[in-house]
Amino acid sequence: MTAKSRLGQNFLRDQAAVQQIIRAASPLEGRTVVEIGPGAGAITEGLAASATKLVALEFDPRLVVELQERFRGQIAEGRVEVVHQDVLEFDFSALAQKAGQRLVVVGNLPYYITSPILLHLAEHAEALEAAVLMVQREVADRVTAEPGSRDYGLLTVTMQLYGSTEPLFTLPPGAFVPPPQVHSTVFRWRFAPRFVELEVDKGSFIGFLKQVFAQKRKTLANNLRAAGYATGDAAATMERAGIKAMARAEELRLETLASLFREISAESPR
Ligand SMILES: C[S@@+](CC[C@H](N)C(=O)[O-])C[C@H]1O[C@@H](n2cnc3c(N)ncnc32)[C@H](O)[C@@H]1O
Repeated sequence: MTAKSRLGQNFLRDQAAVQQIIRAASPLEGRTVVEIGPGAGAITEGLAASATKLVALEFDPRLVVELQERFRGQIAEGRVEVVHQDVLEFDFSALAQKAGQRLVVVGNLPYYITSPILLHLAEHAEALEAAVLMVQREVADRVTAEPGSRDYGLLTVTMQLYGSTEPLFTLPPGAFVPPPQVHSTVFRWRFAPRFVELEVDKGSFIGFLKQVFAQKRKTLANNLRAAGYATGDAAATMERAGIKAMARAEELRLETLASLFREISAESPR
């Protein structure tokens, strides 16, 4: 079967990796699982065997027909559902409500829409328990980066706002057919949105993070001024949040950025 590269079709052929992904998402008994992009079914088979209910979301109609044929028995029993849909349109919250539980998400993602998928999952974070996702290595490095490292930035803190992330393992291009041009990394995201604990309003704080990470080379104080925050004494505000005057946003933990945001909001509520 020819793979459609415009749909990010790189099929996993490494059986050991398939087992590792399923273990990383386990235990699946009693759970409703959503697979993003089941493709030719490499991971689907194992998920269907372990999960109580599997919803497989595939955008390519040709693959949907094949999957429906292959899982006909389990579909008839109501244990598997193959849905022809764009994952970005899928309402995870509605499914979680119907299932009466938070969902487990698994996927070897189509890389051309990795960021939109991560943001879509973040929007439905309250409906999700955990996700085990394969992405290109560079994206996983950014998602799981530590403050002060080259890869730490807006993506890292945005993901952390919705829970914790950990890298699991990396695969070379040869683990896929056809091989992609990049290495791939599987990471786990355990969802636990932190807005209440950090005492920040979701929309305003995300807007603030976009502004402070806007220009990588600028200091935090300069990014704050450019964005119209901390119009008074930015250095004093930063000091109250425990931040050095010349600091850059890329050096600061999410908790510190939240405390700066609270200081700024108390000074000049927007
Ligand atoms: C990297 S492949 C993974 C296939 C399979 N899970 C595997 O590991 O071999 C990505 C899959 O996502 C599907 N896909 C692409 N865009 C999609 C979208 N917007 N919504 C759902 N699935 C999509 C592709 O057709 C493809 O089957």
